[in-house]
Amino acid sequence: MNLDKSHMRVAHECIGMGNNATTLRSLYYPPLTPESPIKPGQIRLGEHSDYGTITLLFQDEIGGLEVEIPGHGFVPVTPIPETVVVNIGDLMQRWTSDALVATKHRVLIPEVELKKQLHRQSVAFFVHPYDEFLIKCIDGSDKYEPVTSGDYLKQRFGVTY
Ligand SMILES: O=C(O)CCC(=O)C(=O)O
Ligand SMILES: [Fe+2]
Repeated sequence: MNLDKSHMRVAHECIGMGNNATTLRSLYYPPLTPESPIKPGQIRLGEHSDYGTITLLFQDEIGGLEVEIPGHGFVPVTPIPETVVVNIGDLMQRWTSDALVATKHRVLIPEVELKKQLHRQSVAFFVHPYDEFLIKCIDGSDKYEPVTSGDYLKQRFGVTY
């Protein structure tokens, strides 16, 4: 893929300086007791892909995170100490004309009763280009219309909320 590193760097150079949707989210999944009302098929976090370029995901040792491997369904992302999970986001998929595909993921409730009774903690760092940055297909194609990073996010939030 003809990926221009400096283009990527420029897109992300405003992280931490405003006009940028990059966010750090702390996710606390409460413990479940044997009395907790769990509906059939209930999970901790429903299937989705993230909106930005990439997401850095730090998880504890409880487990439950799964990613979809096309053709293989959802597979567990077993926690490995001091290892960060990197997910491709929807904007990156659009930017690369689908050469990189956004990672679908979800979080299940542990099957082991004892593990259910422990809380799960994760931290997600959602990386976005600065709001005015124009996302044009990097292969020069017109597969997707150019859109600024900020407008793309507004469209996505508009559909979700
Ligand atoms: O808690 C996790 O491991 C995943 C969190 C996540 O996918 C998200 O917040 O978008
Ligand atoms: Fe996510």
